[in-house]
Amino acid sequence: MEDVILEIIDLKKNYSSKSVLNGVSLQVKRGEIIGYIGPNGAGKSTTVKIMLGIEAEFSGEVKIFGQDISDGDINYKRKIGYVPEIAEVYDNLTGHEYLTFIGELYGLDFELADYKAKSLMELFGIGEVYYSRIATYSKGMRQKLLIISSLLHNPELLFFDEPINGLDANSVMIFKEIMTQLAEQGKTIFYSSHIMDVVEKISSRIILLHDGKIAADGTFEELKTQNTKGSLEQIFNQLTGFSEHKELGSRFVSVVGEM
Ligand SMILES: Nc1ncnc2c1ncn2[C@@H]1O[C@H](COP(=O)(O)OP(=O)(O)OP(=O)(O)O)[C@@H](O)[C@H]1O
Repeated sequence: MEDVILEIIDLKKNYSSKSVLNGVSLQVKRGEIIGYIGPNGAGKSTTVKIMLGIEAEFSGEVKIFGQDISDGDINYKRKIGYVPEIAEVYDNLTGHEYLTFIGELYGLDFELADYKAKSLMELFGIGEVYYSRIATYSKGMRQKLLIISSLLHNPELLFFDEPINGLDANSVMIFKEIMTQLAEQGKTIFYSSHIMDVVEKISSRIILLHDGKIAADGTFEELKTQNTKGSLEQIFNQLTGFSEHKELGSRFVSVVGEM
């Protein structure tokens, strides 16, 4: 039987009078890579924060590993890895200090955390800055550090919010391979991004959020047959009812030119 790792039933969320999520329901099974997409402000990060227990106020039901996350038991978080869209890291620490600290928080002993952190940094091409302060890292190096810190404890379920922001083309290829192989091992990945060609290639299933509701849910092939054939970018434009990019672009440039 396929395991349901994640289940959301009729999720609703308001920020004061503004409705952000308006009845979202979905089920995710073990080993799926979900590409979670939608326009800016659609509520993608909000959904992820609710599932992680960072946003507590909502209505509806959220179950992770079969457990209702509102029941007060936060142990489910031990089996989750998370790369946030915007992350605070301790800039004054070295990569070595930061990653061993995170590893120990997740219950790894120091030697294992140190060995895994150093090996993963070397494999991701940033081994030479393991003992340097994070403040001296480039944007891509910081992003790789975040990806590594989300994986140190070998989690069952991963939430990646724009994880490849700042990664060079070679590193993106490594990251795609990592995602594919983790999913083949039975890890479940919830992946939110605006980089449509990567979402198109990597996701086993794509969920599009629009106006606080799920506007599409299926494999890329299924979305292509349900819509005008084309790239995921074109399907995204179609499903969100957007076709004014030329007009908006020229109006924007015209205002820039006003003096
Ligand atoms: N703490 C908050 N207080 C008030 N409104 C918020 C808060 N966080 C998010 N919002 C609002 O909720 C809506 C959804 O935001 P969210 O960050 O979930 O969108 P998103 O789909 O992740 O967008 P993006 O693609 O731009 O990252 C937005 O209108 C945003 O302004």
